[in-house]
Amino acid sequence: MATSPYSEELRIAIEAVVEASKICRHIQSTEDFAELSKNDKSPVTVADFGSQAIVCKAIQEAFPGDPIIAEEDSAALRLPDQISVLERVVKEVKKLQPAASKEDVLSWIDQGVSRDPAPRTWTLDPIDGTKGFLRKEQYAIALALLIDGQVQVAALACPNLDTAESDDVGFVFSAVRGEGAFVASLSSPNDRRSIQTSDCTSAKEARFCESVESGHSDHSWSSEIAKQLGISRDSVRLDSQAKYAVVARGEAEIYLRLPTKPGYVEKIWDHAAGCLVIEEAGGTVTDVHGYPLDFSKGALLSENQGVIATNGTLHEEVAAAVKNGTA
Ligand SMILES: Nc1ncnc2c1ncn2[C@@H]1O[C@H](COP(=O)(O)O)[C@@H](OP(=O)(O)O)[C@H]1O
Ligand SMILES: [Mg+2]
Repeated sequence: MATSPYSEELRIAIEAVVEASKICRHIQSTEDFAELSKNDKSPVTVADFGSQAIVCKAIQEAFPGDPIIAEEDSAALRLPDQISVLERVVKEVKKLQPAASKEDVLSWIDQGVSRDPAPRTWTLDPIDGTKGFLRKEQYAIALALLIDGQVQVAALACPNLDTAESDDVGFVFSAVRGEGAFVASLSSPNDRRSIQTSDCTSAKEARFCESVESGHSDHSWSSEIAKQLGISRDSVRLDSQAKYAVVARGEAEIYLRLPTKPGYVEKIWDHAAGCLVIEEAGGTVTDVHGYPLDFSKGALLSENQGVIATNGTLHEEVAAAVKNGTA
């Protein structure tokens, strides 16, 4: 078998999100999040910064010169009145990187400030679903490599995700384009097994998932669509790209993300990793108009609106229902 051209990228990416999960899990267990509010009023915590520092350091060291489009930057941490938050971030990072100084941590975080499209670029959401993280529910650490605007490598850690199949909690999903999708327990990340989307062909039997936050996806629109498709069971609501993971491993068939307000533009770090994991597991991802997600425009999915992700076989039917459904 030919060796994967991205085996090193995959190895480093999985290792980085697994390491970042350790910080996130520890901070979540303390319940002391040192939460700040960003300009868009969304929350950010010590764990978001710590996770971004750890992942960006790993990528920068392994692939110097690769730009990273990540969600956070260090500006808030550099403010004199936030020194205690910075000290806490440094303390957490030092558990994994004992020699790290304040300046190291700030500069690792700022490795993620690229915003322009580049032929080869990484995208990172250090904590996707920060609101879920604060509720002690689902969140993800999502890392992907884009080559010429196409997602080629994905690593997606879901530290609070469980499964019907075992007592395990916490998984890392991964994929390289053309090579399938895999899952491993966070406790033994090298023990990867292949995953596939479900083979369900009857829309009315489908299980569908959506955001917990009604501000992120229109719940009344999705229930209209479910009705049209003949789905009687309630949606499963969970935060973060864990939704992509659940569809990828065949535990749900549909993930709908239906725009709540016309001006909102989705960010690439909220979708790149999950999108490749589903596609490589046999599923399909488009926006609400049926167009593929276009990751070639920098940080924003500026050509798309919302997301429809399915097991593949149901995609056309679901996309048609979304088109016909009323917003
Ligand atoms: N109006 C909106 N519509 C869609 N997504 C939004 C939104 N406002 C914020 N988001 C994004 O929704 C993400 C969480 O998605 P979900 O609802 O699936 O958990 C947030 O990621 P962060 O938590 O990383 O900030 C944020 O980027
Ligand atoms: Mg996010």
